Amino acid sequence: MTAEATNELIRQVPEWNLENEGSTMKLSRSWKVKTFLKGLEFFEAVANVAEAEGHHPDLHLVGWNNVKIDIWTHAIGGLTENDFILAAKIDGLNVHHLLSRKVAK
Ligand SMILES: C[C@H](O)[C@H](O)[C@H]1CNC2=NC(N)=NC(=O)C2=N1
Repeated sequence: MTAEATNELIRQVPEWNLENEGSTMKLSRSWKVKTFLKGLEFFEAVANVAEAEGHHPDLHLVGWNNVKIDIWTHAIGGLTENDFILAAKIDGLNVHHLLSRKVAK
C-alpha cells in the first residue's frame, strides 16, 4: 500500500495511530476499561468482528485496564485495506459500558 493510500485511509479512522514497528506498519488504538473482566468482554466483542471478517488483530490487555489493539496484515508484513476495514468495524462496536471514563492515549 502506498503512503498516499495509507494517508487517505487513516483519515477515515482518525482514532487510530500509525505505528512503525521494525519495518512493519501497524494500526494501533488504546482504551481504558473499567475492570479486567470488562477488558475480556471487550476482546470478545472484537473477536466476533474479527471472525466475521476473517481478519484478526493483536490484542493486548496490560496493567489490568489498558487495552491496546494492533492491526496489520501478517501475510504481507504491513497494511492492507482489510486492516482499515477491521479498525472501522471495531470503532462501530458498542463498548461504551466497558470503558473507564479516563480516555486512553
Ligand atoms: C487463511 C486466513 O484467512 C489467513 O491466514 C488470515 C487470517 N487472519 C489474518 N489476520 C491478519 N491480521 N493478517 C493476516 O494475514 C491474516 N490472515
